[in-house]
Amino acid sequence: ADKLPNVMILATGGTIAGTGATSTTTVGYTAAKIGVERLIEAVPELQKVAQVKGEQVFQIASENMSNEHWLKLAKRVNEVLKKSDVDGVVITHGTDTIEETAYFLNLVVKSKKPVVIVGAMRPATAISADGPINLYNAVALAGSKEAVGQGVLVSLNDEIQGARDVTKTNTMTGNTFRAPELGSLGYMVSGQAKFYRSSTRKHTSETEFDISKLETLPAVDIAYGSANANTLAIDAFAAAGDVGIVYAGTGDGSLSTPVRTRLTELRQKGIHINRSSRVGNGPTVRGGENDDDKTDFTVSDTLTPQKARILLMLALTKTKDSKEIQRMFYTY
Ligand SMILES: NC(=O)C[C@H](N)C(=O)O
Repeated sequence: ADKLPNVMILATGGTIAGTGATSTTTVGYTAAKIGVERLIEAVPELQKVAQVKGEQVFQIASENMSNEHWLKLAKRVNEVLKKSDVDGVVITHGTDTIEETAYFLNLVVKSKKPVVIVGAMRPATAISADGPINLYNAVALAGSKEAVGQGVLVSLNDEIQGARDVTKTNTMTGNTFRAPELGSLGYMVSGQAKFYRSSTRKHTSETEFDISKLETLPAVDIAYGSANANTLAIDAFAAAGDVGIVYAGTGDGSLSTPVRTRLTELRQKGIHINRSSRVGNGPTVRGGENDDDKTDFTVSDTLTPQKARILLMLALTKTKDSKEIQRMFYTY
């Protein structure tokens, strides 16, 4: 038989490591309680698909994920993947920000080796907990030849999703992770990875971003559009020293007149403005709902606001030129 692949599990917390009061507690539990060794022990079947090792990088609910956590995690992933005796990495993670960590790593990991992020919608103590099967699939995927060069992947619920396009679409159910309209990449079938498509956007070893020497990321926040939209949030961000603002506009990133006027002034003061959309599907089109050439804004293309924030932060580590930043939004 072929030698089993070596897969390193980096644990960060989340519901997959969560515990509830009773076996029927599926919401209202406590995330980030169980350590990586116990997660591995709970799934003896892992030994059949890989030689696994575990490391606890931190232990948090993913709503507490910060830019500093990302930098620490990304540096560790890059170190681990440099080792010749590691074939792939699995990251256990809370599901609330799993898509953001996945996209961040997709832009800054410098390796073609598989990186699979996995979580669970039910705590480890629940009947029909999804963590064990999700972990099994993730380890099998991270050890597979099929996952090499596919960028960072997210796997739950027997599915393989690409980091760029995946998003949480339901607050509670197990089939929450979707790449609406653009589609998932494939399925895990009895521990076998079946890919049907791959992301066409550049990722991992093909990106221009390098976080190896960074201790912080540029300050970028998201303001959310709605009827009656005012400038309170964007004024506060500007006053706090943000260097970029992502605006989750209505529709195709449309902006109320007061918001557009203030964002245009802030751009003239040097703050980078990225126009995204609260809709969650479809591109925010340059020149569509705003004269972006005139206001010197960038658009997020099909990135959701939470992913546009990540790309804008990384872009601002390289350049202050909006044309360059716009190119990056069409590249990654
Ligand atoms: N299902 C989960 O993992 C949710 C949890 N709040 C987290 O993101 O850590």
